[in-house]
Amino acid sequence: MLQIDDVRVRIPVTGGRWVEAVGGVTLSVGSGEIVGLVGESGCGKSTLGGAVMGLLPSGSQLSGQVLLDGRDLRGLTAEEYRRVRGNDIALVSQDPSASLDPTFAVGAQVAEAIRNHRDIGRREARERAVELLRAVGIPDPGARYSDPPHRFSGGMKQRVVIAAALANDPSVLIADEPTTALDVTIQAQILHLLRDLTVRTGTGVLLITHDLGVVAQVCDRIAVMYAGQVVEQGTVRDVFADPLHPYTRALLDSQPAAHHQSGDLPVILGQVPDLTDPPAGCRFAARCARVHDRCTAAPPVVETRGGGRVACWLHDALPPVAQEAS
Ligand SMILES: Nc1ncnc2c1ncn2[C@@H]1O[C@H](COP(=O)(O)OP(=O)(O)OP(=O)(O)O)[C@@H](O)[C@H]1O
Repeated sequence: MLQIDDVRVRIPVTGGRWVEAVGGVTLSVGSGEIVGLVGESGCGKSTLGGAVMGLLPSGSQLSGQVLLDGRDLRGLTAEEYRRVRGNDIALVSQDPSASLDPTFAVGAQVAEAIRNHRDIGRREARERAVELLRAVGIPDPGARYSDPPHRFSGGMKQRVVIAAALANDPSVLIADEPTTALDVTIQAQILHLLRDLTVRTGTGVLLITHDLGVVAQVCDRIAVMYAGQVVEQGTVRDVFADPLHPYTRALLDSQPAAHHQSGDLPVILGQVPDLTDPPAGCRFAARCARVHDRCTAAPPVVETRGGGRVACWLHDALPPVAQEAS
């Protein structure tokens, strides 16, 4: 459904330099599947989401392929992309208030999302919007249809945003930290709603998060990003049970839940490298507890159990999957 193939994104910065925010990522999201994209701040998660949505900073360079239902999105004009967005792919971001127009009734905003892409009358759009608001758990949606966003709590606003995003049955939803701004009990409700809706509609979700607990709760597969590259991907069950990349292991070890008894929370020492001048070889080498001589060369990408992949010299005896960097 969504196939990201060796995607690289370079963003211009001052002094004629470039940030290589995404450095050759290969990843797919299937129908009804939720893929968690995790990694520390600055690893390129949101930029990858922007590459799929056609929303990169101006002047950015994109290479590789972004295929949606077999169609390459890279060559689309701005107008063609506008039609794809909200119809074939949709975005739910962190702050629902920023996604909603504060002056418009919430129901009208969902109805507008439908009418932007479908030639249907106002009444039919209203009926469908009410149905969608009900499906995302807005109580008494007919009566709440005309309320402006400020009459809704943060969690309820995010439900409205999800209703608008799913209005046209998109193939893929990019959910960028969709629950980060919400309090913990509401977070779980929104995640379960996403899980429910995607199973029912077949929409695939790329769920961007820095919270491995969120991934454990709702994702089918996980892709771990470090310094612009996916270093490991596989089913949530396989990767959590036996993380193969030292960075994945360090991320899992640094989660509070792994240490709630001892109260001793290790951190990953050091920082994500400067992506205006990414290091040659393995990008994690400078912080890796298991670094050795070979890590000065780019690690091979090898196949792991259950169709997963890992890019690390520790596993070079496994069969190679491709030449690309992720
Ligand atoms: N508009 C921009 N101009 C310059 N550099 C940018 C821009 N957007 C992103 N970058 C750089 O690209 C790299 C990846 O950033 P990105 O926001 O995609 O990471 P992220 O993993 O989503 O981080 P976070 O979890 O903090 O959102 C970082 O080095 C960032 O500084």
